[in-house]
Amino acid sequence: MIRTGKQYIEGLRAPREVYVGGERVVDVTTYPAFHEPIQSYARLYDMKHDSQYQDILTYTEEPGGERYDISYLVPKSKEELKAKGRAYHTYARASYGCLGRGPEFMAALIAGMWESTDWFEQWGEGGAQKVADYVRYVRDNDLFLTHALGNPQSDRSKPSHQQANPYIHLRVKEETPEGLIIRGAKQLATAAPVTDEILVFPNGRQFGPGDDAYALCFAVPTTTPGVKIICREPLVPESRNVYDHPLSSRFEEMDALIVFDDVLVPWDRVFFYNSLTAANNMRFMTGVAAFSGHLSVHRATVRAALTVATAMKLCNSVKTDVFPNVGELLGRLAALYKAQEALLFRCEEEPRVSETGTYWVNGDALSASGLLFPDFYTTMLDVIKRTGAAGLMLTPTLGEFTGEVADLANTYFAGADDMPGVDRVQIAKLAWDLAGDSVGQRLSHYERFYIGEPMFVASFFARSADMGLGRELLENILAEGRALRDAALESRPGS
Ligand SMILES: Cc1cc2nc3c(=O)[nH]c(=O)nc-3n(C[C@H](O)[C@H](O)[C@H](O)COP(=O)(O)OP(=O)(O)OC[C@H]3O[C@@H](n4cnc5c(N)ncnc54)[C@H](O)[C@@H]3O)c2cc1C
Repeated sequence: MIRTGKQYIEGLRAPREVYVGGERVVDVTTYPAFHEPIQSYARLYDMKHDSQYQDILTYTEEPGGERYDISYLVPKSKEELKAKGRAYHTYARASYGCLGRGPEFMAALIAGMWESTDWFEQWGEGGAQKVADYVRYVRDNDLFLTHALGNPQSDRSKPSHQQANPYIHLRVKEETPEGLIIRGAKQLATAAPVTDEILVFPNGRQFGPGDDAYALCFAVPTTTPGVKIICREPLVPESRNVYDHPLSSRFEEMDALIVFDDVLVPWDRVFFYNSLTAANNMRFMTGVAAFSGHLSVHRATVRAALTVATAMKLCNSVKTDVFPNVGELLGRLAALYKAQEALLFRCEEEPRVSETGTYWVNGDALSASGLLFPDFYTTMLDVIKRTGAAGLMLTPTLGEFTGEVADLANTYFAGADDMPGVDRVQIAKLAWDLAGDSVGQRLSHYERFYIGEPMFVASFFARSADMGLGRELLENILAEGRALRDAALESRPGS
């Protein structure tokens, strides 16, 4: 089934424990900080019913059968992999690449669990079936998931079981015939207040001896008794409009810490527990990272396209782009965008085919994008700030261009080639929403951290990247030197 935006919003009315600013939110659908993001997510659901997009965003298992979001598909051909890519691109365009965690993100991620159901069987009989049943349930009901993988920062120098409070990191408290009772917290769950389900699994940090009770993977409905969602302070004041804040008015995704206060997780929702090996390997041995990463490369590429074009238009609006130093900066941004685009292309054009016939995006290109894009993006935002200069600050509101001083504002905020002030300021406002506004800053922070701690991801890549050509060349050079050395040794007098 595919839900409509209205059905998604109706589902959110089920009572849940969400806190913002110290107060419990009675109805997330009407709460100001959530209202616009919910509409943005709802539009993504509606797109699946729109004839313009339906065949791109959905698939059926047999001709004329039930439609499902294509993010759930485990691709068995290059065409299917690229079809998923087309859907991710379409979703990303709908939010200008600014929603990192629309419903399709976790749909893509748990398709990676579906691909790897056999892996779960190792940690308990029936594990594979439980995962398959869960993914099918989520897909068939077109649910919106969040995930909470990390432990609260508390004291990073100590393992979970040595924290001052042994229940600050989420752990098993008790086993009962019905399931596990769990207590503690997990972070950071983007979009949590407005989702249907929460999936928890370890983020690949290495748990050590003594941490067994903390090593678990499960899912519960967001409305489960004892689940408390504590949100950060909202970044966007109420009632922004799309002229003054074209992105932040619509696309602020909330982040939250989730406290599990003696929550019962039924056995059919426990995918593994008490297993350090499972916890330390799930991220690397299943499809979760690669399948969700495929979507993220599309999103990053779409936002990069917008960001670089915005930098160019900003400079062109006051003709600073005629200066060679500015031109060089813009040219370098274009090169970064094209590099990102090339990584995306390689992800899909050179996939890896597994023994089970699944088509995985090219792992090297995916990791390279995940590691490089945060720096690409930081550079893009920096160029906007350096070239926009005062123009990014002097941005009156739409009111100035429609009220008493409209003529003055259009005259004195004008750009080059008689561009009216209202048009020039609009460009500067978009640039500021990307590069300076707190929602833009959050997005940049998101790029740096969404794939997990970059240090661990990079050091894993150092071991996994295909360095075949380099190694071959290296061995050749070393062999050349060794041959010279051997010849020299042989020609030594007396040898
Ligand atoms: C905007 C945003 C959205 C996010 N959304 C989600 C989400 O939806 N779901 C989710 O699960 N997560 C989410 N995350 C969390 C993200 O996965 C983490 O931020 C990331 O994994 C880094 O972990 P951390 O923030 O706990 O940093 P920490 O682990 O606390 O690291 C902080 C610093 O300490 C260093 N450090 C920490 N431990 C060690 C160590 N053992 N050895 C050496 N150095 C160390 C790190 O290198 C880093 O510089 C989000 C994060 C952001 C910023």
